[in-house]
Amino acid sequence: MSKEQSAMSDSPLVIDCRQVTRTYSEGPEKLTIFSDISLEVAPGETVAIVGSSGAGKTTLLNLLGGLDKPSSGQISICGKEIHRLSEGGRARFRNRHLGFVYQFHHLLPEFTALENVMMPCVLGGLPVADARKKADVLLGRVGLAERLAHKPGELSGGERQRVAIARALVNEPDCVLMDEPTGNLDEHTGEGVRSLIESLRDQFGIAFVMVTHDMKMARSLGRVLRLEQGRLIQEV
Ligand SMILES: Nc1ncnc2c1ncn2[C@@H]1O[C@H](COP(=O)(O)OP(=O)(O)OP(=O)(O)O)[C@@H](O)[C@H]1O
Repeated sequence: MSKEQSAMSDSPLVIDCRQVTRTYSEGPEKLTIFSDISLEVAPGETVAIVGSSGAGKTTLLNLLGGLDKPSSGQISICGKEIHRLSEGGRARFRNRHLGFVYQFHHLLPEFTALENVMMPCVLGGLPVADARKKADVLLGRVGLAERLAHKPGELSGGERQRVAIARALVNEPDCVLMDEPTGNLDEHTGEGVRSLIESLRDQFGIAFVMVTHDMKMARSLGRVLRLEQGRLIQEV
């Protein structure tokens, strides 16, 4: 059995996080960011993680995306223990199952909006013509049909954010992880992003986990969890 197969479980959850602890060593001291956190996210569910600065929200998101490893505990994404995969296996897994949207976009500046969105498909082995078609459709969906040939430097902040969302969705992920998706946006553009998330969730059953300070968006989309003093607490 391969390493990737042995990491499989038959959980129907998109995210199944059990008793996860993350500590950092600070010389002889151990700094515990959070301990024994558990989180379950079903397909098509939207979960917002809120909490004060330094509470560990980005750390948690990085663990869920396989960008960091837990100090202890188990994290299964789509039935796979992502941190047990090899580095190459994790990269392939992320490309196929996860989409990422960060506040600062991480778009490639020398490529057009269309090329940025095509990239994950091309890296995943899709023929360029098919990748172009998918990217074209998605950019239309996020209202950027007239901006396909613009490079990130020629787009507004809200437009760049929408390109990043289209890029996160192009491989039809099971789950999109978002760090402050509306952080840099004005209220109107932020509302556009919120309704886009809602329609994609309802139409394609994509799960979204987002770190946000935007309580209005968090509450309107679904479950809100607060990370506080190393614990993850459901908001009522
Ligand atoms: N590599 C590291 N080594 C030691 N401590 C770290 C490391 N990375 C992050 N931390 C600490 O972990 C804590 C949580 O950081 P994190 O970025 O997850 O917080 P956050 O809740 O996302 O904060 P913000 O809302 O300000 O972005 C912080 O106190 C930070 O200093």
